[in-house]
Amino acid sequence: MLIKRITVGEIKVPLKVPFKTAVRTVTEVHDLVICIETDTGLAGYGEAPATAVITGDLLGSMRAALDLLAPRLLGRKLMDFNALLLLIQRSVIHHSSLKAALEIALYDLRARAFGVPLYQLLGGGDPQLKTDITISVNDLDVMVKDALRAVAEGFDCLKIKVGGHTWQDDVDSVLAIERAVGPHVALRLDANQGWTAKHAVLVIQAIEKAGVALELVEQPVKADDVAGLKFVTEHTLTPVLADEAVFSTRDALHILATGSADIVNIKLMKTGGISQAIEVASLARLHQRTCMVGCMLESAISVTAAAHFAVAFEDVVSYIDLDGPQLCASSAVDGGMRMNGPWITLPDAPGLGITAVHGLTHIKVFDV
Ligand SMILES: C[C@H](N)C(=O)N[C@@H](CCC(=O)O)C(=O)O
Ligand SMILES: [Mg+2]
Repeated sequence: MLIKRITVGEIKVPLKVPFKTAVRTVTEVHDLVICIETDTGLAGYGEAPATAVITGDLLGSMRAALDLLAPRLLGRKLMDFNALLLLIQRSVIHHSSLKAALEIALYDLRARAFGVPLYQLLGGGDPQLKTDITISVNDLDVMVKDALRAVAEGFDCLKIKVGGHTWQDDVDSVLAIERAVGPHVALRLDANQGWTAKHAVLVIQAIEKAGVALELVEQPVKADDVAGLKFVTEHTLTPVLADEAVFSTRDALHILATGSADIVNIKLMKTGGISQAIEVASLARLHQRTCMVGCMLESAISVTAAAHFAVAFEDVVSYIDLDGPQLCASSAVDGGMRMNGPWITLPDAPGLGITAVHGLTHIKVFDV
């Protein structure tokens, strides 16, 4: 079975409300979509967001890197799978989101070739997951309204974006949301690098002293401030989750071995795909820690892949943040993960279970 054609295009999907974090505001998903086809008529899909401020990936830079990679993949045997993964990982440094999209398409194809859903190819598991939902950083009354709407839709875990205002505003927003939704809704905070280590400790301790038990706090400090991350982990009771601080297995090893965070957020767009995500999950298992499986602002192709991964590694994945498609006002995809409030169910179809992607623009085809 040979790789015969690689098609790249772009999708745009509007969001229900603007997505606002400490580092960016966006109103739509605008992602690269890759389709890899074999000479036997199989097609596998992948997706990559241009999260420049986190991964450094832009639509143009990913397309330029694909110009290099696609010709090297064409004509190769799909079943030389590990060699293909190495080729993707080693042909270019960085470009983690493009690598993820290519790997996802190849894993999709491999599972389709074996006639099984991807999570079964990866080891099996229960194909149902429960995700949190993101509450963007905004004025307090907007955040409370968004939180109440999410709870009314069935979500019992909120990921509240902080770090974009003063530390006192952050404390006030979190306490107001907790008062509004009640103690049975789990609260996660994500500062997206928006605090210094000392500010993070100040905010988290103020919330702890107010009697609000946070489930976790994600990436309180700058991505490269590992000493700051460790300071926060050591000076608060709330579990600390490393997100932007952990892309590669090397990053994960350092964070886990030094106890700089309690939990690691695995995103396919940071690891460069499924093969390295497996390595990070294995490292976490080795260090007797757990992981979150998260997403960037992505639509249903790559989030479906992340859900398949999370299902297969459920022993080490305790937290799910796969709300990308939930934040979208519509879908460009047929098949793939089904969503019902916080519940994600994976189809019993081969591969990712995606049958079509609509509205592709800027299409380019690489052929043998
Ligand atoms: C969408 C998800 N819940 C999330 O918050 N992901 C990122 C930010 C993604 C982005 O800016 O595209 C995170 O920091 O966890
Ligand atoms: Mg995060």
